[in-house]
Amino acid sequence: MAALTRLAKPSFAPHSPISYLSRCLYSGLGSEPSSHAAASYSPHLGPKPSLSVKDPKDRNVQWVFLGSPGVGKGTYASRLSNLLGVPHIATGDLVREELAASGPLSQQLSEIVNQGKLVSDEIIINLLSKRLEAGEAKGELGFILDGFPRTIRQAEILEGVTDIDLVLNLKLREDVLLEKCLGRRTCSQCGGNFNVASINVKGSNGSPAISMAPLLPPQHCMSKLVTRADDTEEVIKHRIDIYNEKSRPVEEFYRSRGKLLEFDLPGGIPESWPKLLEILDLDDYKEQQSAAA
Ligand SMILES: Nc1ncnc2c1ncn2[C@@H]1O[C@H](COP(=O)(O)OP(=O)(O)O)[C@@H](O)[C@H]1O
Repeated sequence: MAALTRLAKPSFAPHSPISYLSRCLYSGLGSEPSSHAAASYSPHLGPKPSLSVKDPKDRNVQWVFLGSPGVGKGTYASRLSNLLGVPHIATGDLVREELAASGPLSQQLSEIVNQGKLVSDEIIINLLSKRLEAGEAKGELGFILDGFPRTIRQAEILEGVTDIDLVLNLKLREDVLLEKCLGRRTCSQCGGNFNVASINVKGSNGSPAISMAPLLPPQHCMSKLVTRADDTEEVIKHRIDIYNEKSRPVEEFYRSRGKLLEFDLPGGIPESWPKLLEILDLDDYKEQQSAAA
C-alpha cells in the first residue's frame, strides 16, 4: 500500500485507545483485504486498548448499522440512540461536517462524495477516531455506528480495536431505495431530516408490496429544505452499485461471526419501528422508558 506511506501521519497520544484505530491503519493492519477473520489484536502494536476490554456489562451497546443508501440507517439509528442513551455516529455526517468546514480536505472530499464514491479508509478512520476521542473525553460509553464499516478493511480494523455486540442489516427493495433517496430533504436551519417521497410499490417477483408515507417537515422548516448534492439519480445509482460491490461483503464478514441480524423493512416508520424494537427485544424497554418519563 504505497499510497498509505505517502499520507501525512496524524499525531497520536501513544496509549489513547481511540487513536489505536488510526495506529492500526498506519501500521498496515488490515491493509490487504483478507477473506477471513483476521484482525485479531497483534501484540507488537502495543498495549491492548482499554476500549476493547470493557466488559459489555460496564458499558453501553456497541452496535453497527449496515444497509444500502436510502434504507433508513440514519432514521432508525437515531431513534435507537435516543432510546438507549448512546451516541449515534454516522460517518456520512462526519464527512459532511468536514465538507462544510471548508478546510484543506474539503475540496478533495467534495469531488469524491459528489461522484458517489467512497472516501479512502485513511480519511474515514481519521474522522471517526477524532469523533470517538471527543466522545471519550465527554465520558461517552458505547455507540451506534451508521455507515461504518463500509469495506472489509474497515471492518477488520474495527474488529482489531473493539468488540461489536450486534450488526443490524436493514434491507429494502432497490427501486424503493432510489425513490427514498430522491425524496430526502434536510432543513438547512435545524438540521432535521425529512422525506417528501410517497412510496407505493406493488409486489413483484416474490417481494411484497410496500407503502411509505412521506415524513414531512413542520411548516417552519418548509422553506429551508435542501437536497444533498449526492442525492441525484445518477449518483444514487452509483452509490448503490458501490454498496453492492464494496459493502455487501461486510454483511458476510459479520454473518460468519454470528453477529448479523437481518431486518426487512415492512414499510415506513409506523410499521417498521415497533417490529424493529420487537426483534431487538426492546419493546419492553421502550415501555419502561415511557413509564419512567
Ligand atoms: N465508512 C465510509 N467509508 C468511505 N466513505 C464513506 C464512509 N461513510 C461515508 N462515506 C462517504 O460519505 C458519503 C455519504 O455517506 P452516507 O451519508 O452514509 O450516505 P448513504 O446515504 O449513501 O448511506 C458516502 O457516499 C461516501 O462518499
